[in-house]
Order: sequence, then structure tokens, then C-alpha cells
Amino acid sequence: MIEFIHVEKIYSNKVKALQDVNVKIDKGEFVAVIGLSGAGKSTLIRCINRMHDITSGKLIVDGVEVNTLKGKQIRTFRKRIGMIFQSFNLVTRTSVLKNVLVSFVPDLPFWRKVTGIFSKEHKIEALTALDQVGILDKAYVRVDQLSGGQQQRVALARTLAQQPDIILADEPIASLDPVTAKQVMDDFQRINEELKISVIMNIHHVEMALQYAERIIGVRDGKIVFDGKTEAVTQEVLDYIYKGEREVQQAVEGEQAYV
Ligand SMILES: Nc1ncnc2c1ncn2[C@@H]1O[C@H](COP(=O)(O)OP(=O)(O)OP(=O)(O)O)[C@@H](O)[C@H]1O
Repeated sequence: MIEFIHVEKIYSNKVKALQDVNVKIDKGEFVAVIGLSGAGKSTLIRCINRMHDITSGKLIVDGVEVNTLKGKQIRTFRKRIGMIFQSFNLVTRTSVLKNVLVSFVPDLPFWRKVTGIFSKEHKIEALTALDQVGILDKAYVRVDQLSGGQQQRVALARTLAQQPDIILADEPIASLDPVTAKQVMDDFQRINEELKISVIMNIHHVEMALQYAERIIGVRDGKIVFDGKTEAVTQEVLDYIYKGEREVQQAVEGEQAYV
């Protein structure tokens, strides 16, 4: 479980990116975080794996208070949390398989790191991850010969090979065409349902968020202004998240989902 308790994040330039954030996310949930550009969505998800330090409050992930972790503890903790980016973050001039095998590098003995030789078990795990996202046949293809959607699947396979409990996805479909974006969202859904991995996704495509996530968190000016089931998201709710219209706020007073 991920729990934010009165979390605040102030960047060194004094920008308050998160203000009094209180959220609990259970294992296996598929959560989409939506809101305007600059609302604090990336900051919210990047605090979970300690890419950013929180300024105050508590952030607890599976019983671990994230901000008390140090050095090697952070690396061990991060292995359980996969991260997917808009830009895929792959080494494009090498094979798909090698890109997935990279996820094992931190665990390798020194000589294997130096020689780049991976064990048969690691290769099988990497190929299994590629199979899980439907691109096993591309294992020996160079990444720069793949489409954007296929590259995002390689990134997803690399994360799966880590066997994470949680996947954080920061705008994973932002640079994909609508058809490919849908395929990648299908992958996330399958992984979430079949492997019971929690997915917390920062996403600008509201329709996609509503179609795939079971829960929506709306962020505005660093505050959570909506947190509820996807079915509860109406046009009024979206106006509230994106525009913060006072009339809307008054109209929905008393609704539990608004916070
Ligand atoms: N490293 C940083 N240093 C200083 N300010 C930052 C940093 N990262 C983000 N900010 C600021 O914090 C606020 C929240 O940014 P964040 O990137 O979390 O928003 P976002 O909702 O993810 O936006 P987008 O949808 O454009 O990615 C913004 O005002 C942004 O300018």
C-alpha cells in the first residue's frame, strides 16, 4: 500500500508542487492522475520511488517510510517499483533483449557487469517479459528499428523483468498515436489485472484515463481536488479539476469524492 500523509513538496525555487496531500493506494489498483500541466502530477508519482524527496509529511510504501531510506536501501526499495517514461529511456543502438537485460545489472557480480555476460536464467526472465508484452519476436532486433509503441513495450518489459509490485508511469502514451497508445494502455491493463501489479499513471489523455483506470486522482495547484472511482467522473468533475470553477465547486458541495 502507498500512503501519503500530509505530504508537502517545495522545490528549491520555492514552488509548492504538493500541498497537504493525503492519499492511500491499495495493492493492485489502477490509478490515473490527471490535471493541468504544472499541477504537480509528475511530482506526486516521482515522490513514490524517491526520485524526489518530500519536504514534509510522511510517505509510506508497503510499510516503509520512504524518506528514511539511505544509499543501498534506496536502490533495493526502487527495485520493487518500476518506472515508465514518455521518452522510453532505452539504448536505441542495441537489441531489445539487451535493453531488458539491463534491469538485472544492479544484481550482477562485478565480473558479469564488466563482461556483460548474462546468465541463462536472466535471459529466460527477459524473454518471458518480452512475451508478456507481445514482442518476443523482436528480441534480437535493434531498438531503433522499432515503432514508438513497440519501444514503449520494450520499456514495459524491462520494468516487468524487475518483477515490481508497483509501476509508476509518467505520461507513457504522450508521444504515441491514438491506435498505438491504446495498445500500450491495453498492455498496462493486462499487466495490472493478470500480474496484480499496481499501476499509478500520470496522463493527459482524459478519455484514456477514464477508459482504463479504476480510480482517478485529480490534481490542481499541488492539491488533490478529486479522488474517486472512474464512474464518478462527470464533466462537472473534470471542469472542477481542470478549471477549478467556483460554481462547480458550489454545485458539488457535499459530494464525497471531492476533497
Ligand atoms: N525540478 C524542479 N525544480 C523546480 N520546480 C519544479 C521542478 N519540477 C517541477 N517543478 C514545478 O513544480 C510544479 C509541478 O510540476 P510537475 O512537473 O509535477 O507538474 P505536472 O502536473 O506533472 O506537469 P506536466 O503535465 O506539464 O508534466 C510546476 O510549477 C513546476 O514548474
